[in-house]
Amino acid sequence: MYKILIADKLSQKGIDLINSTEGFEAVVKTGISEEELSSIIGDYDGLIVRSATQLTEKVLENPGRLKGVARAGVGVDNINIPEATRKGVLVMNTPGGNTLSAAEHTMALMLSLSRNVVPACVKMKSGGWDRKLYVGNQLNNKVLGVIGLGRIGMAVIRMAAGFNMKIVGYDPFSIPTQAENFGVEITDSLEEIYKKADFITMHIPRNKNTENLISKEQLEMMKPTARIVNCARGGIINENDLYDALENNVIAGAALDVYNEEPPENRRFENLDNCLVTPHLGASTEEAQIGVALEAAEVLMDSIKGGPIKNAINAPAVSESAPKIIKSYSELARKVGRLMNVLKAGRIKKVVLEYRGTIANEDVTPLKTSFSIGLLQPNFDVQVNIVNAGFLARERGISIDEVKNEDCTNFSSCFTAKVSTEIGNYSVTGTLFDDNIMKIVSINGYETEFTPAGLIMLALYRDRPGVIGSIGTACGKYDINIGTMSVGRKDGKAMMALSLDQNLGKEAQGALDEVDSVEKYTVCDFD
Ligand SMILES: NC(=O)c1ccc[n+]([C@@H]2O[C@H](COP(=O)([O-])OP(=O)(O)OC[C@H]3O[C@@H](n4cnc5c(N)ncnc54)[C@H](O)[C@@H]3O)[C@@H](O)[C@H]2O)c1
Ligand SMILES: O=C(O)CC[C@@H](O)C(=O)O
Repeated sequence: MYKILIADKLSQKGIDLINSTEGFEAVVKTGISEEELSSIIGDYDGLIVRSATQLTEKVLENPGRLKGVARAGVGVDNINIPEATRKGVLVMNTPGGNTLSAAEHTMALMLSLSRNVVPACVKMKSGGWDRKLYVGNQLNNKVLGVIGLGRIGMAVIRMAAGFNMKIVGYDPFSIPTQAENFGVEITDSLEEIYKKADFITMHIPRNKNTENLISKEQLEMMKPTARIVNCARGGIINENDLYDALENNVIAGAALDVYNEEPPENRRFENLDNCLVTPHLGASTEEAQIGVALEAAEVLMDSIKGGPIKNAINAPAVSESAPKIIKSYSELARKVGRLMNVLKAGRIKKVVLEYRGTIANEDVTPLKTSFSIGLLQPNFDVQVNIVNAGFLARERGISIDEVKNEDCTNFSSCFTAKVSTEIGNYSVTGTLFDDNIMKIVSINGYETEFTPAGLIMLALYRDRPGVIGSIGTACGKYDINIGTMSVGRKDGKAMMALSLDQNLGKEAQGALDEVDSVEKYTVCDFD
């Protein structure tokens, strides 16, 4: 008998499905401590969680017979994915099941905010009757800024279009055709959204790139009448800065469904008249909970029985039996994808991958997957892997062509990615020295030579005396230690690649901004 532990509140329909499936038994134990969970987890073949249970390194320390974890929902930020992968525990989620509920909750918050529904109700229930105090605003004709045009973002757009809102959308991987059908103006500038929008809503994962995406500086760009809704994840808006902005009427209002810490220990937002709070209710509808519970039960039982694996988050990209050269180039392709993610500007239209030299004779399928993982992963909170990489790229309108050529002038093999966006063309070439040392040897036609590891700063500048020294001085002044340096030159310009021991802080960036002749610089974190 396979035993499945249900560690968070799950719709009875999902539990019944497990118990009515031959060979499976569901055991419900909600609200248990980290200690208890880590001591019993190894007795179960599968586990279903929502967002409350934290699958920490400690919980996953001794997984025993645990084969898979299903997250009844989208975000997997409560699961230590690298640890689960390390321990061979498959993690799956149920994307899509709660999309409409999260979008409807976003609309509910937006409407409640603009029409003062909650304070007016509280006032009336306490015996009051004030019609002047609660005059609101229509959504009609207002500008709605949508950050993140994935499943929920697009569902919000469909609903907001019905309210005749003017929508401005931002997403580095958006699907322009769908968005255009709803009259969405696509922008590449978040600043434009902050300055223009009457309402701002975000539907993006919380990760290294999106934490504190909206802080004091961005809040101060917004209209004093702007209202902001966060139904995605706490921490995408800096809570301290938002609190100050609301208290000082820098913006008109906010509605929060998600928090840095849940439940929040500091309950300060509840005391602000211009802030509406709900306790992470985006997915809390009967319909969504039934949908995600059934899907979680199905994908988990299928995987335990050895059936098809669906919605896998951490399946490996390259099989153990792949040739060594493919395993090594696969890792390089992921790093090239990572670098391309920070290098390119604008939405990607086309990708061409070139395999030259000996690797052209091999099955290079894993390289395409690995490149896609490197390119896409920074923008997703689900793990991009062999199962979903191609699908996610296609869903975002990214076509990937491949070219094989046995000729390779300077190396035995090399891998090149060429990316076209609506703004420009970008290329990165990497190779392996001695078949195992990864090197990036060319960026946008500039020769380079660096290992894609740790923090690498790339600076493009007009090639004239003193610039290298000025960049070094700017870094040194703010204690940024430089490890290695390479410089490539072309057409009166130069590209410098520096490995850094620490990331650039605001002050170091300010100093670099002052260096005359530097046209652009960017830092890529390869770890
Ligand atoms: N409040 C709730 O109860 C609730 C319910 C469901 C989902 N969520 C959260 O909502 C978020 C979105 O869910 P989804 O199903 O739409 O996911 P999705 O993967 O379909 O869409 C996410 C989109 O964000 C985009 N993106 C990533 N980084 C970005 C950035 N820096 N700037 C702009 N766009 C960026 C991606 O390209 C993608 O299109 C998830 O993080 C999830 O955790 C919350
Ligand atoms: O489980 C929930 O209720 C929240 C789920 C939601 O935040 C998600 O990411 O799917």
